[in-house]
Amino acid sequence: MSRILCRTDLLSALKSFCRNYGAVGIRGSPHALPPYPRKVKIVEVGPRDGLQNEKTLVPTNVKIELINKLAKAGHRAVEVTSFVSPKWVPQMADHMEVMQGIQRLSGVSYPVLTPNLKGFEAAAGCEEVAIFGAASESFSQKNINCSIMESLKRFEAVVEAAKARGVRVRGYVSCVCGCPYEGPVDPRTVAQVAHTMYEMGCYEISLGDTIGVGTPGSIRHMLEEVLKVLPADVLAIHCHDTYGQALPNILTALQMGVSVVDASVAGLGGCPYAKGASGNVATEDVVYMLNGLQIETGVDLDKLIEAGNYICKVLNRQNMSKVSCAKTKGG
Ligand SMILES: CC(C)(COP(=O)([O-])OP(=O)([O-])OC[C@H]1O[C@@H](n2cnc3c(N)ncnc32)[C@H](O)[C@@H]1OP(=O)([O-])[O-])[C@@H](O)C(=O)NCCC(=O)NCCSC(=O)C[C@@](C)(O)CC(=O)[O-]
Repeated sequence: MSRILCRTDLLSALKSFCRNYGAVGIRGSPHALPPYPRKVKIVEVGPRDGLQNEKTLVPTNVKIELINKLAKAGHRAVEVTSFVSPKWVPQMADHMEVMQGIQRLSGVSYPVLTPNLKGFEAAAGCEEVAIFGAASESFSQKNINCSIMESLKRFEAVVEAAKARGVRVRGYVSCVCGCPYEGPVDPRTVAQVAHTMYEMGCYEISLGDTIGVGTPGSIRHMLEEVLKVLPADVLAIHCHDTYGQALPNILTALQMGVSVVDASVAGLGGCPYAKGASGNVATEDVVYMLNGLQIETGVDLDKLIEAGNYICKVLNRQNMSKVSCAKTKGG
């Protein structure tokens, strides 16, 4: 015979469920309980990772407007552009004009990608740069035209020059779960490359699931290996949403102590040298999830949605953020 649960039974069962699974308290407890961090820094990569793959050239003034809107939405880090070869990535050829045109808000960093010394010299005046390597030989060759070993030598020169000028360097490792040319990637290689870049002098290492093949299982496995050589507080997670796994993958990383998340407004993006890679996780969806966990980001969701709708309208592109679509339709 079925037992009818009274309201008190139900409430206490729910409370015990939440306690066991580290969920937020039922009646608006002030903070998310462990294992989640209380604050997460979002690195907004929309203007660079988001736009680099757009086929038609986005006008410079649109890029500048987007970056300004994103900074005004409360982001503390907005990746602006890359100083790479315009033959390889024509969309980023206006890097200097973009850097010079943006309104710099205090407390916001505006990193740019610099794959080599030539890029670093061209990025003179930037306070933060990012070098980008990979855990897959084939991807390294296709993306930056050299082996992993050669790329690390080039990065060393960039980091040395950056140190001499007091410029902060962030490091990316691509293909942490899989490579478009080689398939699954050994987490030990990810750990090795990440460790080398950190030892070189990068203050943070962003682990990129470039083609979005990761699952909470493979992300956990990969992070377990990386955490053997680096602490969680120097790591960031960078997820693409090809298989719809980005949010659970980010949640897994947060549970493992990572508190920096890369995301792209409106889910724009993809790497031109990673076939099949869809957009990055949408920043709006990450912020909505973190708000639900009562994790602080400092980002205003409404302003962020406005920025995403702005760029999608200009590009005549579908907004890939589910949250933005739901809210815009009055959800
Ligand atoms: C790395 C290079 C430049 C090597 O390219 P290369 O052809 O091997 O370089 P090179 O040194 O032999 O030089 C060849 C030409 O490029 C020029 N050059 C050389 N360096 C630069 C520079 N910095 N800026 C501008 N021009 C440059 C150089 O001056 C020369 O010009 P030319 O004499 O032929 O006229 C090239 O392969 C390249 O630009 N690749 C672009 C890669 C890229 O931007 N990929 C997308 C970003 S990575 C990504 O999206 C993944 C990430 C970060 O988001 C994380 C994730 O999701 O996993």
